[in-house]
Amino acid sequence: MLKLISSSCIQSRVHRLGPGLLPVSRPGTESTTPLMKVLSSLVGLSWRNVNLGSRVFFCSDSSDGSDQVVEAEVKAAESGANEAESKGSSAIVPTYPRPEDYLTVLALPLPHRPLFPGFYMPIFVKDAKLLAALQESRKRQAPYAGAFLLKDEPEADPSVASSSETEKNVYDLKGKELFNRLHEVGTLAQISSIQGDQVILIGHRRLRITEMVGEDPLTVKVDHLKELPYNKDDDIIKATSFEVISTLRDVLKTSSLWRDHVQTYTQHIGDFTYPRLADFGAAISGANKLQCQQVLEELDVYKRLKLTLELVKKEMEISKIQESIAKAIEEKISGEQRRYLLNEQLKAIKKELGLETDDKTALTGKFRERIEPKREKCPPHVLQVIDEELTKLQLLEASSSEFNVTRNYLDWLTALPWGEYSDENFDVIRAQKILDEDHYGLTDVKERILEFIAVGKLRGSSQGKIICLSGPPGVGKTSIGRSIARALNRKFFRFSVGGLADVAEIKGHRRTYIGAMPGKMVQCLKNVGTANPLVLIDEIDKLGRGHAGDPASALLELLDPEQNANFLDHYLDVPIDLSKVLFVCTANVVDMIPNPLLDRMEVIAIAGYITDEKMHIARNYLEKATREACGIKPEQVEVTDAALLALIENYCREAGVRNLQKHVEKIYRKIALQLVRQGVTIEPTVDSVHAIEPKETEVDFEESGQNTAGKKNSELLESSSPEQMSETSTIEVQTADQSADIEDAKESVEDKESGSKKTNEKILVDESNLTNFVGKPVFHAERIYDQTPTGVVMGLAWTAMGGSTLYIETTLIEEGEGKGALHLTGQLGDVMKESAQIAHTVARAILHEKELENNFFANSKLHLHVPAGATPKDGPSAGCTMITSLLSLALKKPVRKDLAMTGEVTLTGKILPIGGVKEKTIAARRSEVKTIVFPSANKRDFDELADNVKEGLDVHFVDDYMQIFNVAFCEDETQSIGEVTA
Ligand SMILES: Nc1ncnc2c1ncn2[C@@H]1O[C@H](COP(=O)(O)OP(=O)(O)OP(=O)(O)O)[C@@H](O)[C@H]1O
Repeated sequence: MLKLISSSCIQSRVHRLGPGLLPVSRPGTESTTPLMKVLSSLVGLSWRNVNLGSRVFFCSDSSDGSDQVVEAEVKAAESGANEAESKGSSAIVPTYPRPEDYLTVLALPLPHRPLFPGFYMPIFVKDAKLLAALQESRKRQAPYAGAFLLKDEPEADPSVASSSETEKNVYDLKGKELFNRLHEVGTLAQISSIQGDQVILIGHRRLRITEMVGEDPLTVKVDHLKELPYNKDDDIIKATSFEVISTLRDVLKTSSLWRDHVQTYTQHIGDFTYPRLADFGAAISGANKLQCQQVLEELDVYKRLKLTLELVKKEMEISKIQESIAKAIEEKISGEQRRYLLNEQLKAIKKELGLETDDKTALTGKFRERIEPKREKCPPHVLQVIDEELTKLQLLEASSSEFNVTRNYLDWLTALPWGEYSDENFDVIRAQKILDEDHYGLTDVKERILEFIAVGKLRGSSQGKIICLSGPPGVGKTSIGRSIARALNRKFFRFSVGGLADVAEIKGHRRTYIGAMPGKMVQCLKNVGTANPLVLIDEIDKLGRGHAGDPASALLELLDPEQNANFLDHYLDVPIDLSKVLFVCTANVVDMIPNPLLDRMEVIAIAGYITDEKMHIARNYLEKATREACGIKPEQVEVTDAALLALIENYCREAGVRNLQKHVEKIYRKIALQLVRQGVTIEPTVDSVHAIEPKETEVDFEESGQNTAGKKNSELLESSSPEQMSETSTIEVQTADQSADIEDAKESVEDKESGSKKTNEKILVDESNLTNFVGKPVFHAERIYDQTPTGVVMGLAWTAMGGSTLYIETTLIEEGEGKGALHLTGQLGDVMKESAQIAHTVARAILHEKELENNFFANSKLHLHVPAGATPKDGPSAGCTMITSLLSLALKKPVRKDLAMTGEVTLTGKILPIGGVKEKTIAARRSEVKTIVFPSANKRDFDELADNVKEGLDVHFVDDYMQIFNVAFCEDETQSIGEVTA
């Protein structure tokens, strides 16, 4: 078999085909025409254009299996194939490397792959001595050496590609060391050319090293190997070789990399010998060096073919994977390209139609349009940021994330109401009217708001303030906030901070975070569109602890008039002026508000409502609003005062009116259902009235008895044919008549409707039928005893839900000399336990004073309990009640009827002030208490209460416990010590 290549195209083949030469034709036996054709196909030129003046190597494989190589100067004329053919063939001067001439050869180490017979391989020889020896041998006309694959270093992983570093070490190997690292079987290689340290080898036949002869350069004795004899017609060998060829063909289909090789080979399949086919398959496969070496070492042709088949099959699999990877990537790229192309087209079309200018330009235009009217009022530092961001937007790629961040930022910046203020109302009378319209009572709050307006009027501008409304649930804190906004003509925004734990809710996230948002205040300003809204911060006492920063401190910055003129939101990053915002906070318990915050607030306490107030609110506000909401007319229903009173006293005993509101709504919902049910049976439906509208000629008016004419007319209209057109005028008249009839019918229906209402009895909600609307009374009486027994006294307590009454009960467990002790129950806190101990001591002292002989406390084991046992209680204000309870037991004398008391006691019996006077008074009234004992220090608080709260109460203000003793155990109820307020 012949191998051919021009030296000038060797370089290009190195890159295109990898190491190796292609056997193309058999010299002597075949014409050189196919040889030249193959040559031209190899170098990518037409046959005539092949540069025949260059050096061409013909590598032949003689029929006996030994390889021969000829080198010739081909001086083919360009005049034609035949001429070239004859010149080409005659120019070949064959030289044969006879085995006996090369029994000792220089050993060339091959680091990467073995060299297969018939293939070409360039190598680099770094060893100067070896290089000199190779040059010398070329000069001596014996340009042959042995090329042997290097074994891997013992520990090296063969699957890992060797780095250039290790390659360097390979070239450093010398003598024995190198000898030991060489594979035994290699190839007799012709040194085709030496350029610098690059040596080009052409493989000829297999060699086996037998022994080392010289060390530097390494020279070895070799045996020349031949394939074992085989039967060319053996079916198995044939079949295997065909399989190799067909696999190569398949590889050819999928992999363009080896297409040139394989195409050439398979076209000239007749030129193959089986061993060479096996070598070819192995040489072009991507198998690793050891697998290739295995093929090289195999002298049995069948086994070699089998090994090669394995390798090319693997190659096939790899090329399939390669194909699928290429396909997937191609699909992805083409999909993206398509989308991009379509998008561009869409943009172009939109632009053409004038629907939209370029995205960025449109956006910039939008933002500029938004900010332009505000430019005058907008602070300069904000304008500067906006302009900078707009410029930045133009430079950013529309698909980048930064673009979106900037766009959102600009959206917020331009949407805020910079310098936009709503016209404030400084009309005190109008404001008062609005406040009274919405809420009954709440004089303190209203007064404070009016003061605020008055100051604003005198100053000519309003100031930012923080008002805190505190009180039990449902007393109207939130709703009065809304009314204040209405009275001041400010926009209203409410946000609840109950459970708020993240500072970012108030101060916003930094823009760098994904999904970053500004804080609530900035959202509020964008929402309301003015820079002076009324912001209601609900449930400020329920502010969360905070897992990222302290929300209370963030609120402080937001609320403090000193700081909030330059409030800095993390997202917005430009200071905003919040000094014109009126903040109203609501809380149930002031004690729970963080102190620095509370310090800056003006607290207005709303204590809760007494029955009278609730009656008023229910009658004039809740009932009215609910009736309107349910679409019921005042004349359709009557809720009596007695019913409302029963509702308040037996169903809704809480401090606020939310529960009352729910009950009123419940009543009205039931009434609405009742009315609708009645309406369905007696009254014409509203739909039937609408159906009388003109055009709808087929309306059935039978019920009113007025529709006969209308119906006839409609029939006439419908049956009008061209022949009947003469009657048109009549029809018109009749149609006019009909509309008159319709009007009559409408009136009649309306009459009937009002008539039915007149006939319908007004729905009456009275005390007697209240249960039909709201069910059985649900109130849990705070009052357990009609007349408190011995050892039981009613105290007054304050809770977040308003005031309440509570009993202190004391009983005797056992009596006996020196057994005096006090056992406490009722979930009492430490302070209350201590005050029970104090009470015990004070009671003992008083008893001693009153009845010298009475050793009750010294000899009695007592049990003091405060119901309800499940509710935790604490505080010192039950001190005086405890003493009274203990004394009542000791003296075996019940306290006077309808008495309640509150006050802290010292060990000497002095009474100290307490809190929540209004709540406690209201609670006492709810429990029908007639006589109350308060500490003298609380007289001022009591005097400030509204008259209707104080009305009818017998109140005693005391400094010392003995005064209480006199009130509680006085025989004659008219005789009492202390001040009485009626
Ligand atoms: N003085 C009043 N006059 C008229 N309506 C009132 C009055 N007080 C409360 N209301 C009504 O009671 C309802 C409950 O009030 P609101 O929701 O404001 O209570 P709140 O004190 O804010 O309760 P919470 O502490 O639970 O938030 C509202 O519909 C409100 O209109």
